[in-house]
Amino acid sequence: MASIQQSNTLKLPNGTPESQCKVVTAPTIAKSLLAEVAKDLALLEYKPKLVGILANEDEHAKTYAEYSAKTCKENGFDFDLRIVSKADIEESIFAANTDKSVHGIIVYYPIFPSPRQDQYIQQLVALEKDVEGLSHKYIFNMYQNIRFLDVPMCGQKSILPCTPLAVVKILEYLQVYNTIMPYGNRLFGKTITVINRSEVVGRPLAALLANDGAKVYSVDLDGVQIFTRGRGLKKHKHEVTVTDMKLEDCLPLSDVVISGVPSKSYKVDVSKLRDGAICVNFSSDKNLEAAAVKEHASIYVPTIGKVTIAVLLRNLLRLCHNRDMRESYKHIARQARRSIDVCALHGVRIEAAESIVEKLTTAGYLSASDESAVPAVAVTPTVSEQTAEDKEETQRSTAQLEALWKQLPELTIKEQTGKQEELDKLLLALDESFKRKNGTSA
Ligand SMILES: NC(=O)C1=CN([C@@H]2O[C@H](COP(=O)(O)OP(=O)(O)OC[C@H]3O[C@@H](n4cnc5c(N)ncnc54)[C@H](O)[C@@H]3O)[C@@H](O)[C@H]2O)C=CC1
Ligand SMILES: Nc1nc(=O)c2c([nH]1)NC[C@@H]1CN(c3ccc(C(=O)N[C@@H](CCC(=O)O)C(=O)O)cc3)C=[N+]21
Repeated sequence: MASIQQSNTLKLPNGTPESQCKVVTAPTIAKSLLAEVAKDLALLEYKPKLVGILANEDEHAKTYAEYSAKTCKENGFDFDLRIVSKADIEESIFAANTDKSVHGIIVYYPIFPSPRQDQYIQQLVALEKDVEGLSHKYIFNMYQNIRFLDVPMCGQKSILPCTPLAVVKILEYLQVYNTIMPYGNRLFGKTITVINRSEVVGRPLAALLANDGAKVYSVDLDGVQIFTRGRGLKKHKHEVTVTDMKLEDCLPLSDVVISGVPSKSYKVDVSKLRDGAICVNFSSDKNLEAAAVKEHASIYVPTIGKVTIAVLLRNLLRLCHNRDMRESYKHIARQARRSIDVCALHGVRIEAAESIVEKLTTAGYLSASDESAVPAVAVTPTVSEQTAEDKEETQRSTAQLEALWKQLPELTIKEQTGKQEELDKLLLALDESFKRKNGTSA
């Protein structure tokens, strides 16, 4: 039987093949992400500031630093580059950690010859300012598929590393993520090969994709591992199994092939690709030959750098959002504690406020030993009874307070903030009425 050569081309009338492959470039995808960033930035009441710390002469790091400076400024963010010596790196991080005007910190790597020493430096950046998500807590959350920092409040999102997240955003843009599926399972049914299993990009990327429901072939020099979400309802995080497969076994099975091999001579054997596959290269070297990949792929993304920087800004906004959430929740926590205490003085319990305090304590906004906001007052009334009028007012206020706390959990954080003045007024009225009842004066 004559072999029919299958390729992703149509013959034009003049006989030259026309590729059906669509090349989607990083700037196009970055643009759509930056438009979202601009929308979110407009909602902020301050200008976020990113501090870059450069303590090396690495050309890639320098380029990346210049590039992040440019993108920040073009998109309405403050950027402050601090060039320091290796000996001063720790001090420089501590200074940025405690500086209230700084919202995010990026330290450019590599700094020291030993990766272990760089990892030590990575853990010095404050969790609240770690824009690349390199802190252990963020890495733990990523691998464990924990998406929030403050369960059960779920107001602060965990931070994901920029390059793996950039690949996820690219696949979302290309609609590989199926938005009809529930969030967290939108890659269900997809098979994806990732060539590179470094701790910086390849392994976190494979885990992220598996946590979203994909079957991932993670390929490195030591072989192929399969990352999946695991079966059964309880398996919320990815599972890894070792196989004796080779890259060429994975390619024909894959809907998406993502390559990041840092070598000029390395090329993916595109003849093994499934027709219509989606191909992404994140290596600074071209792991896929453009002309050849277009013969088979439906979509080809040749670089991702611009998307990575857009994600950096997105992460910075997320840090700002998290900071604002912490402030709001802390305020709500203080008000809830005070409401409970003030009402207790009047012999009334507010269960809705108690349940919020419990949740906020679990989420880490309040420690169980936190002092009550209400100053200790003699609980036994010393003087006379309240007047009937006063009693009535007290009852009205406690009832209003109770109603307000019942409502609060259903409101958005903005709406909750809007209720805070009302809360303060009620609390003040009850304070006053208690003082009158006890004959103490302010
Ligand atoms: N555009 C962007 O946003 C970024 C791009 N990169 C680029 O991605 C590439 C990889 O970066 P890293 O993961 O940090 O490098 P790395 O050197 O830490 O890791 C490379 C990994 O690829 C593996 N590898 C080497 N040859 C292979 C082969 N033939 N088949 C399968 N695996 C092989 C290595 O064993 C290693 O695990 C670099 O070119 C880097 O410049 C990295 C970070 C950001
Ligand atoms: N803490 C830290 N995080 C990093 O992410 C980090 C780092 N340190 N140190 C240095 C490396 C290098 N790196 C690059 C990212 C994008 C391009 C990039 O945008 N490349 C262009 C191609 C180059 C060009 O257009 O000239 C692209 O992919 O479109 C390059 C290099 C991030 N790094």
